[in-house]
Amino acid sequence: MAVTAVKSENLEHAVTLINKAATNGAQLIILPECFNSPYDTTCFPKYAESIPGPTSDILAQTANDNNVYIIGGSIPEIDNGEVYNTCPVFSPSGKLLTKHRKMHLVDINVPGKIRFREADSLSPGCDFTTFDTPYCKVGIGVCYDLRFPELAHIYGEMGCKFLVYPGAFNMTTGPSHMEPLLRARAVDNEVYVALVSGARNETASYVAWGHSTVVSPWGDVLATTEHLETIVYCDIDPDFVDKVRTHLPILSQKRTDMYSTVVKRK
Ligand SMILES: NC(=O)CCC(=O)C(=O)O
Repeated sequence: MAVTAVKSENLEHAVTLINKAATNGAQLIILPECFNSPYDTTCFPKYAESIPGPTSDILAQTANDNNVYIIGGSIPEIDNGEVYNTCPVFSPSGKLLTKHRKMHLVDINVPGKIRFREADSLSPGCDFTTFDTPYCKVGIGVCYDLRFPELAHIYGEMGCKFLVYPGAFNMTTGPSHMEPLLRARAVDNEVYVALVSGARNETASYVAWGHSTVVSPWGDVLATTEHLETIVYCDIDPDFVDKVRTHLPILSQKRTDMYSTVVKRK
């Protein structure tokens, strides 16, 4: 999705795209990171709103109108004076099922290329976020969360078969890192993984890599795109997760007598 600086335009456009995807048969629809605001630390406090709030009300109504799950990308959320990068999730009846506040905030400095520090205006979330569908359990991260294998591993342990990351990789890291990270999380945990990015806008302060992609539990790229706006469609088969786990039972072969990934705070 191409995102502009005008929140109302972004919301209207998101609804149009969701309606189109639903008409074409999508049952679970994912928006990109920061779909109602530019991805810019100076914009986050200005665009921030509560959840529930105006943007989430529109997504709830759109989920209900189309009878689809919506993973609402992310929006700057304000709560108690703190601003979060938050992904709200809606059921087909328009209920706000859960929300994920980005747990790992971007703090990168590649000299001469990119310096970006979300903590300049955001606070990190401190919750694991999953929800159940009739198809499978789904785990949510937001973009930079993808870099941390522990989160994906914990979601796998919690029973998720599909991990979803609304995202916005950049022109420096995206070309080299995004697809390998998606494939690694998928193969490590034998789950489907999707990252949904905003379209590239060369005039934005942060230029997104784009390339929204879905990877299978076997590590294959099932669906992807370039950097312009489009809807990427993909069939997810939760039974295939079980098949891969039967053929390669690595999850039960971990040497948990020697190491483990421990949840310290829920
Ligand atoms: N929006 C983000 O979290 C950016 C992540 C990113 O570009 C990376 O390299 O990681």
